[in-house]
Amino acid sequence: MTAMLEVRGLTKHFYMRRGILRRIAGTVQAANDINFDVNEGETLAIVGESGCGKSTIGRTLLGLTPATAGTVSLDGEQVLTLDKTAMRSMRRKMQIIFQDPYGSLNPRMTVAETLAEPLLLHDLATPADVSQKVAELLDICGLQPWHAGRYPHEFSGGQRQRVGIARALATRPRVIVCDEPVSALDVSVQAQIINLLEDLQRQFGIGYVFISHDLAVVRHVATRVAVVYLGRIVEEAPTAALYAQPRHPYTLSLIKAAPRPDPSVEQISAPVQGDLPSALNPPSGCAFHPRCPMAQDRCRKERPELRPLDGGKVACHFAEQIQEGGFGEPTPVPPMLQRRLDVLERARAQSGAE
Ligand SMILES: Nc1ncnc2c1ncn2[C@@H]1O[C@H](COP(=O)(O)OP(=O)(O)OP(=O)(O)O)[C@@H](O)[C@H]1O
Repeated sequence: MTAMLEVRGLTKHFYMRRGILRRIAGTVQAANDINFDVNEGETLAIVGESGCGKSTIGRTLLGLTPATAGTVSLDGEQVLTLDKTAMRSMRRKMQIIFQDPYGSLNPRMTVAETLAEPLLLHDLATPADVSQKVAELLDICGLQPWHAGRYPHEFSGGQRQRVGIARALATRPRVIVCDEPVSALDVSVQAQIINLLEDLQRQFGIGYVFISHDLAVVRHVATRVAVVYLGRIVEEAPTAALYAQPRHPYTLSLIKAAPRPDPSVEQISAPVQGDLPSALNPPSGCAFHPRCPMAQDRCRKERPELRPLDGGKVACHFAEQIQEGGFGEPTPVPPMLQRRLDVLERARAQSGAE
């Protein structure tokens, strides 16, 4: 069966050029051979440290950055090879929301103008009924009728994110790429926005590609999770399975490194050991081996392919041993992450009850 969104072999390399002749001096392998599906009403989360390639994957699959290789299909139609006119109409079905919608909202346009623009551009409203459609969008996204006349700077961060979501929703998208949509918000507002995104998904069957470095948020929103390291998916699994039994050492490290609920309190958990190597010059063999506590000789020489394992996929030579606990006790969700999960859970319940 064809999935709603199919991403196959998606690759994005940035070429660093030098000198008058603009010779290629290096290649940043920001995304390599990325494959995943998203079905109606599903959320695939893409997680990893800063600089691992999450945003590049999101932007490339939407055609906002030209792909080096690979294909993306939506409802069976190829996206990346469309001409400009067809791409504009396809863009209606694939939207993006950002961490700070401020950067993508025109500061000189009222919310009504911001929402009317895509409705009129894509013939989803006429001048006669556009105000009514704008009012419906505001209502669906938990904003008030009088917000229509306000400008972006007059809103709080959470309200501004609602405006960004309303604008994305205006074109009745099939898929929304959510690029760190709640990372800049405090936990109670995060909970409200997560609840809103879930409501919209239930109502309209939208598929989300949810980019985040926050494992507590991802645990709440995702159907499946793809863990990315230096531009490659190293593990993919249904959410509950990934947290209960990570099979890649990088996933294990990320879960252990999850920060505590209150960022004002000094962090006790250690970040993933060592620095992320440069995507300009990735390590040989398994790119994670210089930081991997379980690395063996083979890992330095041979890059592990992403292969199916028990309902998920993993790119580690020793995934089976890790799964069986051969490298120590299986890791339960650490207390710090569990506390953040609980805090978010409570905030969501409270927001839902309001
Ligand atoms: N336009 C560009 N030109 C050259 N290199 C780039 C460009 N955009 C991104 N990169 C590089 O590609 C790699 C992946 O970057 P990307 O922004 O996709 O990561 P990320 O996981 O989204 O990080 P963050 O969470 O900080 O946004 C990085 O090494 C980055 O420096």
